[in-house]
Amino acid sequence: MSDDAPVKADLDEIRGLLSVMPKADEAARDAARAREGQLTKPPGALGRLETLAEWVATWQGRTPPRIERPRVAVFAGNHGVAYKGVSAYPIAVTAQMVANFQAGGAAVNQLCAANDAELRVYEMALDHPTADFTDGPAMTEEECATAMAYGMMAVEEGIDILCLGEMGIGNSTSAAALAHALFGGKAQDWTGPGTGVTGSTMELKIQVVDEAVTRHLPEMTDSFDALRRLGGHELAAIAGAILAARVGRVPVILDGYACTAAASILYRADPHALDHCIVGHLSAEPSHRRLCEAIGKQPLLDFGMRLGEGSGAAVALGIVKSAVACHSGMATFAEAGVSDKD
Ligand SMILES: Cc1cc2ncn([C@H]3O[C@H](COP(=O)(O)O)[C@@H](O)[C@H]3O)c2cc1C
Ligand SMILES: O=C(O)c1cccnc1
Repeated sequence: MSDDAPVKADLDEIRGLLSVMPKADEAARDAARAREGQLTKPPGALGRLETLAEWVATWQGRTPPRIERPRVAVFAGNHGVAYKGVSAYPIAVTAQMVANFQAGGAAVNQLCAANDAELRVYEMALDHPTADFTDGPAMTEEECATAMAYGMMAVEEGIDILCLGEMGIGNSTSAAALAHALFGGKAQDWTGPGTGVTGSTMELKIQVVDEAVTRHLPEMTDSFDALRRLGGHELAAIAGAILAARVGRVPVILDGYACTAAASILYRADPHALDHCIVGHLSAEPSHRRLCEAIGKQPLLDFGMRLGEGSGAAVALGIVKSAVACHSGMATFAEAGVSDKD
């Protein structure tokens, strides 16, 4: 999103997409299930790989499913709340990491290369951080809608699975505030170390989350309004990308805490809005477990990662590709001339 972004979007129009979301393709799911039963292995022997392949078929709406053009989309934005000193790193790191992504030096670059995925980095007006949400809403309605619409552009024709990630110093505070506003509890239930804050900085972070939610909750109209008040450009873009992927029949792999918090605004608007998404990994950010439980998702991997930038989703992609390769490439008992039981 450049400073003079051409997209002018309306939040109500985006809310309206919830009512036109395609449902699960049951025919594709049934066909995948039937095929799974004919493949040269005892039934269920590939465990969760089988349900993953079925999930891809269901949301691509085709059997066998294919993963030929996976994309990892990383959205980068800056947060006014970061000036409160809630991150272990300075705000300049967001732009520096974008340069690192562009030069190929970040973790997510290596994970995309290792898993044959295309990496797209979307830089969102880094010189214009969102407003500090302890003073007022982080974004105007138009700004939030524009960021969501920008995120939708990551879903291009031909992309067959989308991994989502974010880069934004301070965004674990924004994620915590969103989760707290959406799911209640106490600020400390949702606030974690992020890049590694401890001691008095952690106390400050909890206080910031508490104050922000206390301030905004009475006026909050719905979860999209929560995103506008407490989110950030990159988190709004993630929510937009998830909606566009649903409309375009593209399954989505979510990343860690920040990414899941952005997705959760859609879950709060419609509990079926994330049916085409999996959570790629359980972040070591402690509140991620609670958040995944709140949206009814079991993360695929638990590798103790706590990086963000789409890294956990990119690792999970490798597993999902393995699932689809087995489902689509294996011979059936009949094709291979292998005797089925009885
Ligand atoms: C070098 C570096 C690379 C990163 N890649 C992702 N993040 C992650 O850390 C940030 C969130 O943590 P907090 O809220 O504590 O700032 C996000 O940018 C996230 O993607 C990074 C952070 C750093 C420092
Ligand atoms: O899980 C995440 O998304 C995360 C955790 C720590 C720092 N940044 C992101």
